[in-house]
Amino acid sequence: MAKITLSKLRHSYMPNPKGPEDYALKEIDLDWEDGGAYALLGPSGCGKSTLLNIISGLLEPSEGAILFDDRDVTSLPPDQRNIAQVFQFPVIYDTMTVYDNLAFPLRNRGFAEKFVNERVTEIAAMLEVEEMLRTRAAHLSPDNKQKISMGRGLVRDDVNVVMFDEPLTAIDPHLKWKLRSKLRELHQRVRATMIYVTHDQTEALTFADQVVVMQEGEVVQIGTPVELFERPQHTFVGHFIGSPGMNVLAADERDGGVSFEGQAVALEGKVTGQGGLAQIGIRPEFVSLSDTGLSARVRKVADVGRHSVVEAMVGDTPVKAIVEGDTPEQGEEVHLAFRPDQTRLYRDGWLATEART
Ligand SMILES: Nc1ncnc2c1ncn2[C@@H]1O[C@H](COP(=O)(O)OP(=O)(O)OP(=O)(O)O)[C@@H](O)[C@H]1O
Repeated sequence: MAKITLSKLRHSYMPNPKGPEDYALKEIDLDWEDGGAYALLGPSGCGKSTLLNIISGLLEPSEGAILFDDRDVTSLPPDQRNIAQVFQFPVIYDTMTVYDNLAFPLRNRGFAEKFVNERVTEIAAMLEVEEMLRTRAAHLSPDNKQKISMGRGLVRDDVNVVMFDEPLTAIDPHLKWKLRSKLRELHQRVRATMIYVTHDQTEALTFADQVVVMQEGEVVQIGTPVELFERPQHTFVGHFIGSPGMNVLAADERDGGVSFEGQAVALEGKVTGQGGLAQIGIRPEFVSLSDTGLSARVRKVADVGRHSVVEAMVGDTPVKAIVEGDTPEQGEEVHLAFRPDQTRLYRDGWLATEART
């Protein structure tokens, strides 16, 4: 397995790109450590497939370099990069047995049958598919086919990286959570460098130690699931991650203070920089109903099981709060309190407050 470095990587599908808007990938610099579990998370069109294709060698970047363990592979074709890939839909041979499907990537590389047998047995045990080994793949259910496809991606221990491209798309929702946790467990056992591409936050946060969040061709934050939740570096991360996402509210900066809809708001700490579009970011988990605070009128209450999401209008702006226990009625006048240590200022999307230490 290898450490992967992306250095000053940029890609445009246009022959003569001019501004940043012509780039499907703006400048990306990052290091993926050997043996790490990473997710690449972002909405459709943010550049995930472009980046994946550059790593696998299907696409040569317009600028920058890709290194595997400090070896420049930018111009190497896919077959010389030694990568295993698992795609959205299972890639298996229907006429072969499950055993032969799992053995295929090893036999193809000329490994001895004794080793092939050891590895297939080991992977089949991890995936809990031992009883299917003699079954023809054509007879498998779609989720079992995808399991075997994953097994094919994991069976070689000599690859630089295993890449998963939205591997749970075609899986029945009831079985998704099972395969999701299985993959996490598999990573812990095989310790390969893995990159998991998805637009689904639950998949990314369950699988990865480190999540790379992308928006419009740019990496907006790299962090652990907890870091992304607790301290979003960009309003996009706050809004995209969480259920519901962070409240992002128009802020008015005046005389060293910040207000929202004409009411003063206390922030976590010192404000940095100046100018630009100022917004307050606070997660619904840190907004509470109280006796004092911002005056608001309840617009909607949704019971989502463990708690309720109360949406209240402060002036013309909706603010969401997660409330445990009793909830107010629609139309009721309430007060909202923002937990100051969780209330941040963003400037042109980027975090502009320092945490109080
Ligand atoms: N072959 C291509 N030619 C021109 N533009 C492309 C090409 N492939 C992708 N793009 C553009 O590059 C941008 C990034 O697309 P990309 O497919 O990498 O995003 P994505 O995050 O993988 O989205 P999805 O999940 O929908 O595949 C988009 O604006 C897309 O329209």
